[in-house]
Amino acid sequence: MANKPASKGRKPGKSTRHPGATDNVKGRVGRLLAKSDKNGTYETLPEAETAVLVAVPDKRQADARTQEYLDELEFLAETAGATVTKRFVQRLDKPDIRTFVGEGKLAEIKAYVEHTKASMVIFDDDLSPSQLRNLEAELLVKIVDRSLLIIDIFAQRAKSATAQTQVELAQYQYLLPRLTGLWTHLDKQRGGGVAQRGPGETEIETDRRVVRDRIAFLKDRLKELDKQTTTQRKSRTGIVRVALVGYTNVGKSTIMNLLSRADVFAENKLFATVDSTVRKVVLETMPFLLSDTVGFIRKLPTRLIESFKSTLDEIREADLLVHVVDISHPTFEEQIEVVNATLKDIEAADKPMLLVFNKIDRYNHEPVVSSTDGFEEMNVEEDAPAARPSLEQLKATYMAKLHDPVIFISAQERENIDELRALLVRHVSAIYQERYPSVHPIPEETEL
Ligand SMILES: Nc1nc2c(ncn2[C@@H]2O[C@H](COP(=O)(O)OP(=O)(O)OP(=O)(O)O)[C@@H](O)[C@H]2O)c(=O)[nH]1
Ligand SMILES: [Mg+2]
Repeated sequence: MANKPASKGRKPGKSTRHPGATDNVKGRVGRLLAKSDKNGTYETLPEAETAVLVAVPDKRQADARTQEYLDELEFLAETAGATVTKRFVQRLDKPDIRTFVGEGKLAEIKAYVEHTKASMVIFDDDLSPSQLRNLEAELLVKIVDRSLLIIDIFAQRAKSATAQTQVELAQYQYLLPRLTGLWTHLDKQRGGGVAQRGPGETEIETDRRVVRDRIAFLKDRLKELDKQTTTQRKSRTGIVRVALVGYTNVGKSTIMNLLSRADVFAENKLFATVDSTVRKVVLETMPFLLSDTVGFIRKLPTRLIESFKSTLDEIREADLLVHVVDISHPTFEEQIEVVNATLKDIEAADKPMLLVFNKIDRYNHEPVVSSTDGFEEMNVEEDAPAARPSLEQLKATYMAKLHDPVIFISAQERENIDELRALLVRHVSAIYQERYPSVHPIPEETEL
């Protein structure tokens, strides 16, 4: 199955002048794009691999924060199919230009990898092509950086033609600047001397051209697919469009299923949803379109955002955003910021937005007395186990005051869902009223 073109069944574009040449490129860098699954997309990580994580935080970052970031990286690694056996942290003002970590840390990682036969080392940041090459030559196992890991998960999850094409585009864009580096390394493995020129510049150039051609072909294909969806969207004009947005794994798909009785795949893994789903929802006789979209994450690779343009159009074209937050997550406030920054990046930050704090069933507030956490009035006894605040208490917090309109729910326990529906009805009806003043009067009780 290895090295099968991802474009299975597709007509070759004008760019494929060298039949099989793309496969050839992928074959040479098989380590990066290891195998093709039945959907034709490439997976980097086969099942049951063991991985070592490496983070290089700057000296100011708190330990707890570093561990939270590594928890997320471990979650990503598990989602991709790897089991994490060890975490390495090195505090540096600036990562080492040659090997990302310093010499001593590298030796430590190498000893561990050799001893435990770990199959890959995953870095929480992106590596430059030369860092990737040097690390690979030094550690002799697969080196995966954050971008590659995320692209890989997307590759496993993408189902629709659009999402698959978008992923393949991201894969090739990742590959392009890394071709030379990998070649040099592969030369050495073949026994070629360092001074030897290896397979030759011409061949590298040919491979680069093949990859560039493929990128152009995929972009064309995406334009084609986009035209089809634009036609579909035209038939939807007039109806209000609402998009669920948020960090990955916060419960967007669960809410989608609740509101629309759709059967959208929701699970406790990162990026369960890569394709966007649109459903017509009717609440109190008011129809609107609700779309479930791909989740965001910190350090989301820019090229992935670029290639997922058409999926993100669903958000860009929405009339109202429902920003879902997992309030039980230790870094939920940072997640809100990441989502807001990503919305800004994709030019969707100015839209009306409702903030939905989900998973209140799991929110156990640690009774820390502080003037900024908004819970000082809760009067929790010292040493008492973390208590779950009531809805009233949640509504009185700074989070509620800071983000208006806001609502606290548990999609899983179906808590406060009626209030969520009512809030949606109020906001959607206001949009209709603005659009068609004579047709949809706003109900009297609406305060907008
Ligand atoms: N405890 C609790 N778990 C929830 C709640 N809502 C959703 N979940 C769980 O959280 C996990 C993620 O839910 P999804 O609906 O897949 O989240 P998502 O935002 O669509 O995630 P991605 O598609 O990966 O971005 C699943 O295991 C859900 O069962 C909730 O209110 N409380
Ligand atoms: Mg989802």
